[in-house]
Amino acid sequence: MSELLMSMEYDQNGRSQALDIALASNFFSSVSSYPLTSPSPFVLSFKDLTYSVKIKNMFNPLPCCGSSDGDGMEMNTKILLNGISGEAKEGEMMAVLGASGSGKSTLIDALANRIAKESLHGSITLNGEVLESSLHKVISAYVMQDDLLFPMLTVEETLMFSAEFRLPRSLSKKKKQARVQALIDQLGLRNAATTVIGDEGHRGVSGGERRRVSIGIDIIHDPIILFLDEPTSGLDSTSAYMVVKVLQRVAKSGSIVIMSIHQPTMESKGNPKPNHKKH
Ligand SMILES: Nc1ncnc2c1ncn2[C@@H]1O[C@H](COP(=O)(O)OP(=O)(O)OP(=O)(O)O)[C@@H](O)[C@H]1O
Repeated sequence: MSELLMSMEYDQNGRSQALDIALASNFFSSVSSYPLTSPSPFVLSFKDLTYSVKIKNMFNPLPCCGSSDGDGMEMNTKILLNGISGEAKEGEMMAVLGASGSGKSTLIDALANRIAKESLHGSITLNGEVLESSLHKVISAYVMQDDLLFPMLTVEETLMFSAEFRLPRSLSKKKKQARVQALIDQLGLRNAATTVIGDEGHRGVSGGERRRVSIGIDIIHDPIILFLDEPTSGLDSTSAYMVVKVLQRVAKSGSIVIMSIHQPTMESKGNPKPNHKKH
């Protein structure tokens, strides 16, 4: 599904803040050979990614690729990724587009190191070096579709909670608070900073604001690579647009942003909603 990949480039606007934090806090001491001092931009490359799973086929075993599990049940191989290659650069947003079931989430999971290595074939490199799991955890972040947030905390408190967990212990509280305040502005959440997250029983932030808080939690350490699985799903077009603007800002600030998009829309200032024929 390489034809599904779409890349949008934005001006590069300086280096990841978290890289400075990470370097200052010796996050990378265990991977000293890693080329983090190499010149910008960071480039994530993936080549010939192939991933398949074994599925039980009780009714219609395929003679071509069948085998048997321990119980004698016929097993077939289902190919989810078939030789996918691509490249994403610092300062860019890469959107993976495709129909439901085409493998968008599987590709994002593969790139985000969320698939067992033994079943994934091909190579994933950052600036030409194989991306090891230990480094992956430090330099990347993954924003899930479901927002798991504490309903009684405010936006500010939620991000501060994440800062306490994700930023180095050696970083002073003042610096963590400064990072949270900068992030609130980056996420366009200034007006909602002191609003509680809320839930079904308590009114809180809007759906779009909630999604931006979820993104904020995962980018508090300013990751070099940010993965998002359908960050705009379930949002109205204005909220979805604001989420994409935030991600654009994240990319511009020196990250690689890779996301899956389920329902891309042509709507924007330059592309008005098309007129549909009335039946
Ligand atoms: N562990 C698995 N075993 C068997 N099939 C799987 C497994 N994981 C995913 N699939 C199948 O692989 C295909 C791709 O799934 P994936 O979730 O990547 O699609 P998607 O493009 O993200 O879909 P959606 O837009 O609906 O979320 C689907 O047909 C799914 O049912």
